[in-house]
Amino acid sequence: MHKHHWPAHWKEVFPVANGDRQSPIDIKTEETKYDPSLRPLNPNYDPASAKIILNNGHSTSVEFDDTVNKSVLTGGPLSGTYRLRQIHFHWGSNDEAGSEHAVDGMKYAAELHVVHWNAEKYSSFVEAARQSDGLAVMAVFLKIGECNPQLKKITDRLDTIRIKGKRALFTNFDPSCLLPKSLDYWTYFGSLTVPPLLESVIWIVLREPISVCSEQLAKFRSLLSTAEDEVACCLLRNYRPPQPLKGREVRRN
Ligand SMILES: CCc1cc2c(cc1OS(N)(=O)=O)CC[C@@H]1[C@@H]2CC[C@]2(C)[C@@H](O)CC[C@@H]12
Ligand SMILES: [Zn+2]
Repeated sequence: MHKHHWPAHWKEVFPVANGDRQSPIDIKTEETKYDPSLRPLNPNYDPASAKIILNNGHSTSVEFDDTVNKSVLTGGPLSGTYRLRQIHFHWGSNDEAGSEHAVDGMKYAAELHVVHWNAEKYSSFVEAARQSDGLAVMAVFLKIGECNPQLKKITDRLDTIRIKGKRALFTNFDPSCLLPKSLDYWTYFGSLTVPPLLESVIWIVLREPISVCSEQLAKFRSLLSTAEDEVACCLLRNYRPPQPLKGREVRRN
């Protein structure tokens, strides 16, 4: 990881890193507030929306066709329809840490982000990313345990996109298969956890984790953060540490 990539240095380059709605956070479950107005989450995805899997040097993502309202998230804390754009993962150099959000100080081995944008109010993902209610990211914790057969569909393809910038066709995939049985959640207003750290994300953190085994996580760590012409460097960790809550409320359904 180059020096300027380290989270500690981001504050110099991106002043918003010191903002009052930064992510991730450590969720102190005793301080979360039950909100009866929160509705059930209603993810509705069409597997035909899946397009490609890619390595962008910071993570691996599956990108979806977001030109129409085919795969959307409604309900929960959201007003309106948020369109699925991509999913990606965060992990650490060992199984003890890797998630971005923490629960009562405890970190999981990894974290899945399911990214949606407010297509009702804004005309593009990039525009929505600059608006306070532009993005909605569902975070799912990955807990070390049984190998996850659904995740296998992704980890089996990682060896074809090892190098930064590589992409491959990835179709007929419904990300609902990566969601836990219960869609109970915590929600709070936050930001991107990667530069430019824009404060445009309504976070929806699922309370129940899904399982992942060490062998599957090892495949994420074997991805390279470097391109073809660079000295190979493994993408061993890509999580930002928890940020100050600054008086924000974390609600639960
Ligand atoms: C929410 C998922 C998401 C979106 C984006 C990033 C990172 C993201 O994951 S995360 N972990 O939720 O923060 C980093 C690059 C950002 C992008 C949002 C759109 C941009 C800001 C572009 O306009 C230029 C750089 C892009
Ligand atoms: Zn993320």
